[in-house]
Amino acid sequence: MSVTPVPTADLYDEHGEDLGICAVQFRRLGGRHLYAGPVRTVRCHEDNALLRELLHTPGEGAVLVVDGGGSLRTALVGDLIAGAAHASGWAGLIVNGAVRDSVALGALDLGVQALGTCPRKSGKTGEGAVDEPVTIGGVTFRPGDTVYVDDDGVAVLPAAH
Ligand SMILES: O=C([O-])CC(=O)C(=O)O
Repeated sequence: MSVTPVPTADLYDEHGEDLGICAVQFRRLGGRHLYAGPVRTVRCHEDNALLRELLHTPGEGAVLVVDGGGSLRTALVGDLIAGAAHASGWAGLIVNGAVRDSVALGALDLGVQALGTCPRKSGKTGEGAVDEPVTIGGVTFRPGDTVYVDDDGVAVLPAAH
């Protein structure tokens, strides 16, 4: 399902408090300033095997919300994984954690929001969970919701809306 991106401020003016606003001040590290898509999720801690596998499957315009527990100790995404996400048709990645290869990420036509950067790579054991609800910055992201991202923030429109 492809979703037309809308600026988050316009979306708030339309939906008001039906719109979830993520309180985290993410950094924009990808080349896309405005993107939107259905929510998919991964929860993992300093380990990126699950999200690497998922981002090699067709994204169909989805946005992957990665709950890395806020760790800045390892990078969950680098240029190879981000390149695979772009090639597989994902609209973007929201990472509650760190990424690396930030210059390359900035040159990709892919949304990437993250807390920050770290040169250290992540573990590869595959621990974690896919497509379970994750709560970040006071907002719960559920598969089937729609997420809108721009330089003002990250906003979620619940599926039930
Ligand atoms: O392989 C990793 O752990 C992450 C990375 O550097 C990449 O995606 O290029």
